[in-house]
Amino acid sequence: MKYKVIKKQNSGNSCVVCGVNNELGLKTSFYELENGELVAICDTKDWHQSYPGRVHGGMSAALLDETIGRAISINDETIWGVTVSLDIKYKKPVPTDATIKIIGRITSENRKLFEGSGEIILPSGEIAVTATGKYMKMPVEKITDGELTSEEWKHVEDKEKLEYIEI
Ligand SMILES: CCCCCCCCCCCCCCCC(=O)SCCNC(=O)CCNC(=O)[C@H](O)C(C)(C)COP(=O)(O)OP(=O)(O)OC[C@H]1O[C@@H](n2cnc3c(N)ncnc32)[C@H](O)[C@@H]1OP(=O)(O)O
Repeated sequence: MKYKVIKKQNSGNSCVVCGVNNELGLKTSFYELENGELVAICDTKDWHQSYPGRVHGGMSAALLDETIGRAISINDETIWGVTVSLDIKYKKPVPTDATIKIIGRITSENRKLFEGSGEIILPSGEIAVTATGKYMKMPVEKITDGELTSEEWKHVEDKEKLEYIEI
């Protein structure tokens, strides 16, 4: 199904998942959709592998962790979270040199904590990895030990603006 993109989220500078200047990172982009979910798009590379041709499970976990953790800011971009627990199920291998999508959503929330779930979707449309995670809400200054600079957290325009994403 095709979903309208409401907003592209900001990117980090050095983050292993979203850092635009982390040459070995996953350089993932995040889009808020009309259905209230967050979708991430990532081009996997051979330096993300465990076994040849297969993305390292830790990379898949990091992608799901960040996608679920970012989904909380769809409704309020001042809320940030740190991961308290993450449960991952690896159902199919994720290939290197492929464009994959990662979906994240919030399933419950209170004053201190939020929980969410997500999936990694292969180019074939199959679900390869699923996750549920729990996060504690924290002010960003407390997480980073300082101010959020425009270098560390910024909007990066796509070469071609994505209007819709097919999931
Ligand atoms: C800036 C630019 C960046 C660019 C970059 C991009 C980033 C874009 C965003 C990405 C989105 C995030 C995605 C990645 C996020 C990580 O990767 S974060 C890194 C991994 N996680 C961490 O480092 C967390 C490490 N753990 C901790 O710091 C501490 O254990 C915690 C989680 C803060 C908890 O601290 P604590 O001292 O245990 O807290 P404590 O005061 O005891 O508990 C507070 C309350 O929470 C409850 N609680 C504590 N633990 C739990 C639990 N496991 N379950 C239920 N309740 C609990 C307690 O019962 C307590 O409740 P009350 O009794 O007060 O009612």
